[in-house]
Amino acid sequence: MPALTSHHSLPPFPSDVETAPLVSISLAKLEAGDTDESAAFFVACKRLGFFYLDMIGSSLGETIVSEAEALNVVQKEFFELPNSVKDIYGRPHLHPFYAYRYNEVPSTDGTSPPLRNFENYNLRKDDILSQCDRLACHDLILQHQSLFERYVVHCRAAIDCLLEHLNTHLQLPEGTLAKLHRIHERSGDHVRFTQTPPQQFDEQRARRAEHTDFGSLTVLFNWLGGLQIRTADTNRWVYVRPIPGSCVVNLGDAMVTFTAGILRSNVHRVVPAPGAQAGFVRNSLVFFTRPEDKPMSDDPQEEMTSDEWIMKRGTGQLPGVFTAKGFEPAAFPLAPSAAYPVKA
Ligand SMILES: O=C(O)CCC(=O)C(=O)O
Ligand SMILES: [Fe+2]
Repeated sequence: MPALTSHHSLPPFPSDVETAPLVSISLAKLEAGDTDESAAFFVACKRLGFFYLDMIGSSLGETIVSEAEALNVVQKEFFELPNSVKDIYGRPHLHPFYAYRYNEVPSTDGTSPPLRNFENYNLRKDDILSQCDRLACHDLILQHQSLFERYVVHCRAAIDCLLEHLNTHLQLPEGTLAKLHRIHERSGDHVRFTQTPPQQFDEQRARRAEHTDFGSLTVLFNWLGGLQIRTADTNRWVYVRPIPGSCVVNLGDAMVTFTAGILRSNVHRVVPAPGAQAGFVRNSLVFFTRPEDKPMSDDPQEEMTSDEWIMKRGTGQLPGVFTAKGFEPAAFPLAPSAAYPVKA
């Protein structure tokens, strides 16, 4: 039987590094309304805010896994394009957030062009589903329109299942969370491609990468290690081991806000992959769900809409992390750069 994922084509995640205690939640069991699984899911959302979502045994889950594999091929092709071509779709001229961006460092020999040591590309759900005036994108993206569409719809179906379980545990009126996340309403949902070439661990860079996700729920596929979370009990950075057939799901700041701190949006970061994996280009594929753009209340005193919050957080204007205590601005100034503009 052919392997469902391509993890086997890369060196294994090392066995001698400390890993994060993520529980595994079965999508198939949640779909079937399994009460024990649902209870374990809710505990994970409160305690760590990160868990594996095991897709195997769910027809929706296995479809998402195979689409993620197909999109991983597309993203590698995208990042292979000449820099001058990728830059056409870059920040800030295409869009301040839904665009390609990179960070670069000087070449080691001092004469070659700078090295792009981090690249990502945010593709908006509303562009993919033709729900807005589409931002310009490369033909490669358009050639895979149907794959993107299916991926968005399927990720959203899995997320809707998770929101439904959360809604029940939080004892909210039926459909409360669903109504804040309707797929056909404008929102900051997006697919993110990411790529980093092999590189040395750098403490400053690792610190700058610390963040919480701004939105509601994030569905993450990665093929190499490098994702780390800082656990509340030990305060140590520990790796999240990629598990073939599972994605990593984490809760974002919006879920903490909606629940006044009952749920957890855990701080995390990406550093070079550990062990033998360090020598390989690292990609990840992220689907971010965010509350709809519309103001959540009619109160003119309400500080920000979801869209405004995302734009500020996503473009470096509000550096910091979000914990149960609320939003904590960054304790150290972030060095501005072309790729991480920090606006006044
Ligand atoms: O690349 C990863 O594994 C995680 C990426 C991430 O945390 C993000 O893009 O917000
Ligand atoms: Fe993240």
